[in-house]
Amino acid sequence: MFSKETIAAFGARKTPFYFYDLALLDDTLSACKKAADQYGFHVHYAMKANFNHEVLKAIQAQGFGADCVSGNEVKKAIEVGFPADKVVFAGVGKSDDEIIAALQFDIFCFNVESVQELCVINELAGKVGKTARVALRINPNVDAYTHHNITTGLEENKFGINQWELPACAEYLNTAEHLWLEGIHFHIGSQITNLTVFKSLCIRVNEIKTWFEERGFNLRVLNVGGGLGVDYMEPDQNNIANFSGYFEIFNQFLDRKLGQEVHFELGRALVAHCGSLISRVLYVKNGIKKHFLVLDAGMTELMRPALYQAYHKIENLTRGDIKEHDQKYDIVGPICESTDCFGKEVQLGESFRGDLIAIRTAGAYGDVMSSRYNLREQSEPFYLRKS
Ligand SMILES: Cc1ncc(COP(=O)(O)O)c(C=O)c1O
Ligand SMILES: N[C@@H](CCCC[NH3+])C(=O)O
Repeated sequence: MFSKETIAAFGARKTPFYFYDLALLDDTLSACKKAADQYGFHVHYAMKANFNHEVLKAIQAQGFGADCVSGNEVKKAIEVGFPADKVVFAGVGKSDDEIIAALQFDIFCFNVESVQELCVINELAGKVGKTARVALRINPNVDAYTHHNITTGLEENKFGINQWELPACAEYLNTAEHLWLEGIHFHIGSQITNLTVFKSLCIRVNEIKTWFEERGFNLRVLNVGGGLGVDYMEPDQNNIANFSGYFEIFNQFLDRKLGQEVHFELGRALVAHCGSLISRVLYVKNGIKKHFLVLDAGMTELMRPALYQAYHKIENLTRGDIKEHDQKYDIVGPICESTDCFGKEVQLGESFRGDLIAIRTAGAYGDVMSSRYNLREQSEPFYLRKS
């Protein structure tokens, strides 16, 4: 929900642009921190969800760590002020240059996704005279019951080390001179709203952890990844994710020894609700059986609907909260693709050229996934701390 002042502040700004409500971001971060602190859990923010500078600064200021998936993300995290000992470097295909740069930064840990990668990191660490702290990302084969395209913890997915490869990893770790095993890591998918999925994850983590401990490995860290979902349907009623319910599951079902740390990598749940894509209606177009609102924003600014048929709530800010949504529109962008559509048959009050339109819950995997397709311009985001 946007106040009159916020809508007025959008005023004459050139659209489209991303708007970030930094007050809501702060509240979300505090809620997460409070819920995690209750159990002594550590949260690294998954930077891939949004690497906007102001957003990162707010997250760093509240003491979160950073979970990075490229050399540039590691570099950016350090520049923003995340302490190196709270930076994790994950990803299925780290290049040699990226690994060496992360070793030079002395980051906390590499989440390693294959036996082959373990060998490469060991070799490169030896070359630069360092010991690399590593966690093994293990594919637990647990179904996240989320959209097929954003499930990551099934054997058919490219992510993580399969369980049948663990003996080879253990054997290698026993001899590798430049590696230090910090722990084990899992991430089963994103936008998970059925929290019982995390109970299934805990059960699998407990089994795998026991397997390692029985072989004499001391796991200081259990990293269970991210994935907590948000309410895209009702962003105003539920504008802060269910952090307490989420952490409570891990507290209840994850076995941990005294001194063993539990790490999380939340992305979407921290930043989704604070961001909206603000756009204007360019044309109201009548098709044979339907009406189209053609916006000046398209899949180049927000790809999720085109990529995953993702739902985002759409509001006409100029016409306000019209009680009778008496018109149905297909809300589309200007890009030369039929999938460039933000919503079909969206019920909205009658809308006109020039109306301001908000596409809500776009703070995660929004701007970061934008593209220059059709040689589109990239716009500057807009921030408010009070909305
Ligand atoms: C390894 C890893 N960790 C953390 C995340 C963050 O996930 P989410 O934004 O769903 O919390 C992702 C993305 O799904 C990921 O691939
Ligand atoms: N980009 C996806 C999620 C993938 C998360 C990264 N593993 C989304 O928009 O929902």
